[in-house]
Amino acid sequence: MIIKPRVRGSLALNCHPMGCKKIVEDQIKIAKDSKQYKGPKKVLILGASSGYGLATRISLAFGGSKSDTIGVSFEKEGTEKKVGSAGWYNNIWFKEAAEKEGLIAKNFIGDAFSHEMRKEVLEYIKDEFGGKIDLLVYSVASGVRQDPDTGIVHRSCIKPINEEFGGYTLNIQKEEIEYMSVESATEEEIANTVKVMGGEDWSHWVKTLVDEDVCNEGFKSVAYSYIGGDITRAVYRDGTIGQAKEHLEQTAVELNTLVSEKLGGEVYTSVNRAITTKASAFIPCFSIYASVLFKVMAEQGKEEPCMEHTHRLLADMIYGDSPNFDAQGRMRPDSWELTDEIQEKSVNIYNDITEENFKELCDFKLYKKYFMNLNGFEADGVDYDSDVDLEWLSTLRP
Ligand SMILES: NC(=O)c1ccc[n+]([C@@H]2O[C@H](COP(=O)([O-])OP(=O)(O)OC[C@H]3O[C@@H](n4cnc5c(N)ncnc54)[C@H](O)[C@@H]3O)[C@@H](O)[C@H]2O)c1
Repeated sequence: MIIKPRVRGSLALNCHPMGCKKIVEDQIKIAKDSKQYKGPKKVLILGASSGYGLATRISLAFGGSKSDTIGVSFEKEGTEKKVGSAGWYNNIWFKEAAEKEGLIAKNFIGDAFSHEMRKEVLEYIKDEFGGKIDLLVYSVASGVRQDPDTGIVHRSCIKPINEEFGGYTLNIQKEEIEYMSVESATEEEIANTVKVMGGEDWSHWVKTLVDEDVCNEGFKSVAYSYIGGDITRAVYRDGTIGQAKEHLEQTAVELNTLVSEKLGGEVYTSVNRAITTKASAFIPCFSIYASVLFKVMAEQGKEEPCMEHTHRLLADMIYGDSPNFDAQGRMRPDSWELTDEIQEKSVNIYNDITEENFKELCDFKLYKKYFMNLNGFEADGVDYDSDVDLEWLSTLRP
């Protein structure tokens, strides 16, 4: 089967399994060629199949630590007739590369929010993973969560609070920008978003792991957060998702008390930079902001894609000697994004953007490349005119 990209608006409808392989290999090469660091030996990553979670897993396995990893993700299986999701194949290719180097790379595909998944992972850690872990990374991004105790399904939304918000968003398919306005969220929508993307599930995981005595002394847990600047403030940090991130950050403070007392370890959030991912493509105006940011940061010699950013976070900060904590105890690798100079330049460009000039003013080409790369397209050196053998691919397991 020849696979060509299918995109609707800013939603990718398919992926290229062999392109995904090349992207994973490229990211592994970046980790190997970057500064090597001594990190944890046994790691659990929730949300491990794409974006920040995958970059974290690659950096830990191939960036010097040689970590054994367990990855949990929610992905669509590829069959001999149907292409699966990009994360499905990313899991397969990561595992193949890690096992070649003698590392354990166990994948669990399913709902990280469920008690069943926690139980399965726990049993695996106890029975087959050496009994204890050193690090839990929480990188789940989801629009929906079923509360494992009540069974109620909560849906998150990305809306401003107490105000309306309007701004341009990229339409990748049409290569156009579209003006979107979003109304203020209701109290219920805010509560649901906190329920999905706040710290409750992370807390369940950390408490269960500590209670079940599967964490080594000095155990760490890190969850990813975002703040951003003025352009996205109303719809992101001051909006529903910002409330969820504040809950996540507050949860870190509580969990840190528990983990430092019991294990001499630490728990915190890391506020990462804006990147193109499956999740962030849906945030109104985020894609325009990101493509302005790519241009401004490149001009300053500071453009840092997801893999490089995550590797710096781990090698220099979490396991390095230059941690950059703010007054609230959050790790701040996003400081490069948030300098006054970068933000002022970004705002000036953003304010001048029109439907006619956006391709000149922001780096649309780079945004689109990152977007296509997420699904294995536009990867360097991949022949997109050759047949993809779905039957063979369906015999490979993540
Ligand atoms: N993208 C950005 O610009 C950005 C910036 C800063 C922080 N972050 C944060 O980083 C974290 C990861 O986001 P991302 O952008 O890398 O997202 P992503 O869409 O690339 O990855 C999300 C991951 O979550 C997994 N997942 C979703 N629902 C799941 C479920 N029910 N059970 C198990 N796994 C599930 C997916 O399989 C995938 O592995 C989020 O907390 C996000 O807010 C993102």
